[in-house]
Amino acid sequence: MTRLPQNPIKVGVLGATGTVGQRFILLLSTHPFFKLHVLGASSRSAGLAYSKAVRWKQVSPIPECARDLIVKTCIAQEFAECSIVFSGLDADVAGDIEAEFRAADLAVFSNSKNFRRDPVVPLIVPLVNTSHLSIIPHQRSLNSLQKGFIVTNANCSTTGLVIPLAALEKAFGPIDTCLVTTMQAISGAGYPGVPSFDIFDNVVPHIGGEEEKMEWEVAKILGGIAEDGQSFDCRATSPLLVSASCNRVPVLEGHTECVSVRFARRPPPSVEQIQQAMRDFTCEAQEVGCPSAPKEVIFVHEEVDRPQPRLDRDFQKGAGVNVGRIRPCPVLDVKFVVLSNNVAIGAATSSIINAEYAVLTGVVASDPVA
Ligand SMILES: NC(=O)C1=CN([C@@H]2O[C@H](COP(=O)(O)OP(=O)(O)OC[C@H]3O[C@@H](n4cnc5c(N)ncnc54)[C@H](OP(=O)(O)O)[C@@H]3O)[C@@H](O)[C@H]2O)C=CC1
Ligand SMILES: N[C@@H](CC(=O)OP(=O)(O)O)C(=O)O
Repeated sequence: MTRLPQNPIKVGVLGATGTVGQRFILLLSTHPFFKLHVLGASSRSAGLAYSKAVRWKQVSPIPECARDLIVKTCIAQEFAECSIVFSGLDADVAGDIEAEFRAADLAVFSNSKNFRRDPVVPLIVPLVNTSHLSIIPHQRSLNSLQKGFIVTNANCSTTGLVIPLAALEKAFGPIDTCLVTTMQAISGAGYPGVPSFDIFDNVVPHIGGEEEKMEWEVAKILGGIAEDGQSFDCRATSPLLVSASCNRVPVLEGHTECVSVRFARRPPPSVEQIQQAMRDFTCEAQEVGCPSAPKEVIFVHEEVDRPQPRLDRDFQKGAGVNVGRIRPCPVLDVKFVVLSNNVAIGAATSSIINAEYAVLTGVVASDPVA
């Protein structure tokens, strides 16, 4: 277990008024060592007190530490005192703004898709591949930076998928084929998101760009880093084919995914071995003592009708994933159901654990100034 920083570390949030931004505010308001310092959003919100700018949609009230902060425009100068900047920006603007922040030598942890394919930007699901942070010195050197970088977290559906896949590969070796069908909550589309007329009493069998993202992100996350530490192998020598079908369903929070996989090794593991491997799975974020990491990465349900979004999405504050219905697949080897909280481990919680890990392993220096 690493020693926690003794002094608060000042952090900023870009897109602080949005669905993901509001989750950042809640989580950071009680964080043991991150301290909310600057909030940024669009020119519509800038200049207003946070409580006036935001359309607050959370069950808990706006935390006191954020209520009266004046929202800033998203320019790097406003965030110069922050050691870490979290981004929940609309993807239409995230690319330019995050690039400007990195160029100003700021450490950016982003939820947006813009930099996920960048060859020197790690795409990190904190319960799976925190080791990919080792590429940061190379990213800094390419951009002539001392402290700055961009780290992204994955698409929320990819996040729920790769955690059980990582547990299975750790125990039983490579998976070569994966079929996944998602049932995604409406909060995944931000606010106001999908019109009620479209989603009430309905299922929408299309989420723009989602299937493509799931199909390629898995390989970057579950792949390794080249020996020289300067690129990601994206499973070049051990391909993992993913076929995704994504659907929007009338659920507020929590993405459910039906997954079938085939292992490269024969014979495949039994259902009992798979249950045990999922229960036993641990990750480096737990080992280094990240305060927001879940106690259990994967909770395995035995009831035939679990997991369910309404019942299981808040387990461990949404930081772990729920798996159930593990059973043989007559086409591939095994199939199961995953439920992950799209706005927690699928978004803000992931960014925060990534940043905790970066601090605890020295990638981001702890700020000695309180
Ligand atoms: N919702 C989810 O489950 C997940 C979302 N993501 C990603 O996270 C990001 C945020 O998503 P979400 O919170 O749902 O989106 P929202 O639409 O709810 O929020 C978007 C935020 O971006 C700000 N913004 C919009 N335009 C500008 C601009 N020109 N300059 C500065 N800020 C701007 C908004 O500020 P204002 O209020 O002032 O308009 C708001 O704070 C997206 O990239 C999304 O794809 C990733 C994983 C899961
Ligand atoms: N598209 C996801 C959420 C999201 O914003 O994904 P991404 O971060 O990959 O753009 C959903 O609708 O549930």
